[in-house]
Amino acid sequence: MTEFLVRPARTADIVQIRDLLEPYVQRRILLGKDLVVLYEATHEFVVAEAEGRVIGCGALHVMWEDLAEVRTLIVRDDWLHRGVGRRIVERLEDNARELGVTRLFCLTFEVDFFTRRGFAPIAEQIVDPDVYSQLVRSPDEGVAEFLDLAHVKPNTLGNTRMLKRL
Ligand SMILES: CC(=O)SCCNC(=O)CCNC(=O)[C@H](O)C(C)(C)COP(=O)(O)OP(=O)(O)OC[C@H]1O[C@@H](n2cnc3c(N)ncnc32)[C@H](O)[C@@H]1OP(=O)(O)O
Repeated sequence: MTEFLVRPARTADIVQIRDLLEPYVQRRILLGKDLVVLYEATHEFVVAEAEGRVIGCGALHVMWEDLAEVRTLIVRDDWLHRGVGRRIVERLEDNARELGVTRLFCLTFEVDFFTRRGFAPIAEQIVDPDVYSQLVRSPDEGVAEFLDLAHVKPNTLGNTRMLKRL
């Protein structure tokens, strides 16, 4: 089987990440992001690479002192079910621990995958009202989804909110 490696993303990977993302944006599975937003988030991404091509990606977005979100996790179709997604999430978890984050959030349709990675569904808000009132000031649409704000509800329909303690 062809080997793959997981490494921090570089700016030269961003167009390939956009190409992985686009079909899932069309199907309303993942949130669309302009290229400039992806470039600005280069340091948040890790990629899986095989034969010089990006075959998977995932990002870690810090939201608060103890809290970050796993986002934009995608594995190319011909590489599914070969452990690539698991390795990307493990790398993002290592990055989170190094940053001092102790809780990881995700919003996903891939509930079984994230359950096997130790995430569990949550119903309630997991930040106290004081932190909530600060997070609400973020212009980031993913943070708005985390807060379950009314203007992003159409994006989150059918998604499950999940959390893992590191
Ligand atoms: C927070 C967010 O970003 S939500 C968005 C999530 N992404 C999407 O919805 C986009 C579409 N989905 C995908 O891209 C993929 O299905 C992902 C990213 C969810 C999962 O990626 P994959 O690389 O297929 O996952 P991975 O292979 O690591 O694990 C899935 C299962 O495949 C099987 N598997 C793992 N390795 C192998 C292998 N070598 N051979 C055969 N099967 C395997 C196992 O059942 C594994 O579960 P396990 O790790 O508990 O054993």
